[in-house]
Amino acid sequence: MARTMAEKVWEEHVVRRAEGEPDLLYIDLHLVHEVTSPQAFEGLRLAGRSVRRPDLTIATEDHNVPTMDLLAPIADPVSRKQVETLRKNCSDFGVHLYPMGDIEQGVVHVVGPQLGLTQPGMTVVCGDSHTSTHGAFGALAFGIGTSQVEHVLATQTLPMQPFKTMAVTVNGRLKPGVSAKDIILAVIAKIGTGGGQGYVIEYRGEAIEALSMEARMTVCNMSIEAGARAGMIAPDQTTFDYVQGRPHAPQGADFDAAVEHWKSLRTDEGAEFDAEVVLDADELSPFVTWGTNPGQGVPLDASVPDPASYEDPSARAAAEKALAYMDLKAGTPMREVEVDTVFLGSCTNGRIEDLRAAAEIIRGRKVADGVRMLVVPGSMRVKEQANEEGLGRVFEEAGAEWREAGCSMCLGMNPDQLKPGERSASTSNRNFEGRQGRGGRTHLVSPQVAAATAVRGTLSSPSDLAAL
Ligand SMILES: CC(C)[C@H](C(=O)O)[C@@H](O)C(=O)O
Ligand code: SF4
Repeated sequence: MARTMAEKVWEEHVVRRAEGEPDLLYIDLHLVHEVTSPQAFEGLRLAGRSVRRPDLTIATEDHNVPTMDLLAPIADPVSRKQVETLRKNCSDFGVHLYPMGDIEQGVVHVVGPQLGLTQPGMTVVCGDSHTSTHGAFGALAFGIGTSQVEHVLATQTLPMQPFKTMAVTVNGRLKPGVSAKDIILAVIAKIGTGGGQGYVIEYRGEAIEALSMEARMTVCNMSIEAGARAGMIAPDQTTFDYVQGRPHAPQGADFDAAVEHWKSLRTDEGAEFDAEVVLDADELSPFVTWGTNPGQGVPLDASVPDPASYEDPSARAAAEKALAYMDLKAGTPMREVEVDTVFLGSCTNGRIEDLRAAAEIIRGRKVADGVRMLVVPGSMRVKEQANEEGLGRVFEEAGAEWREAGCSMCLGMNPDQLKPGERSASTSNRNFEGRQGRGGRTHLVSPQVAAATAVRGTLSSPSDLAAL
């Protein structure tokens, strides 16, 4: 029977199947960070267990790390404790850790792909919802909870509930200045933050195939914001070229053999999806959010929507509440919304291509008066590469702050936070109330829009800069 890619990868990993029970899957790669692992390691300790496959487990410090003055002790006691606990756990259980200051340290979902740990056809898990990022390689990648982290540490397997499949087909070609971030914001605005619930989404179509690996990661990263279990993209030459030569990628004949297998993972002709969504890339333009969930977005050319225009009473109530929190008036053109902070970074848009795209726009220009721009590379490796390419200097000369790697203002577990009432344009993936700091207001945008917004001080696209 014709099968989807997700079904194929799943089947290859079933180690136990029994009537009325979830399948037990083998896990190829387990990524670990300091926030969701402490109780899991403690559970092992209490049960006198070891980590079953330390060689398939990799840890990094990301959420709590400061992005400046790395040599100073972490000031916040909770953050410091989480980082210290991870260090002790990794040392006690023999798990390799990339600590602050290490060239491979960074946001867990940037580190895995960059090292070639993430490969097509794998099962990848992490105690983190944005594990969906790794699906960009044609891996089945799930965010898991802390008790599941413990299960995987102890057994390298995980019982998994069955899933449904959804195809999101993006036909056509993106216009210049429109990016992967705009695709995924448009998808979520279309299907809603619950639209993907229970599904593994496969993104396909001409516009998806044309995306670079890093852009594909941006798309898959936000699958979880549509409520999906995971997101995937079929591996192709773009994928193979990206993986080849990375430190953990198979080498020589092993690589060739792997590619042969990876090619077989594509969804079969005639395979049926439980749901299908179609979008036209030609019709997309830069997208921005106006509300407090990632589905509350509109094209930048549009205005803040009127809650009264929603027929569904709960959507109307949610819009009213969001506008009150965001301090926005219905009918205000999105382009007139002023920000005081721009955040370029996160596992959604903190990779080298994102920094290049933003630097190209900001080069030779200045961050607007009264605007603070934070540029936070997704990993120290990304920072190094950006410096080699002169991008760090471009940001600094424009007046932006060029920081060290970490999650940073994506969720403000470190000192990089919005103050109450402050408003940001942010390349991250969540605009929930208080996400970037208590009382802070977040507009999700692409790196291109972030850069143009930093220059103009109001939500802007690169085309708005031509006149400057
Ligand atoms: C802290 C962590 C559990 C959380 C997640 O699961 O996504 C964080 O990474 C986030 O983006 O909100
Ligand atoms: S960068 Fe943001 S979304 Fe990604 S793992 Fe860190 S906090 Fe979560």
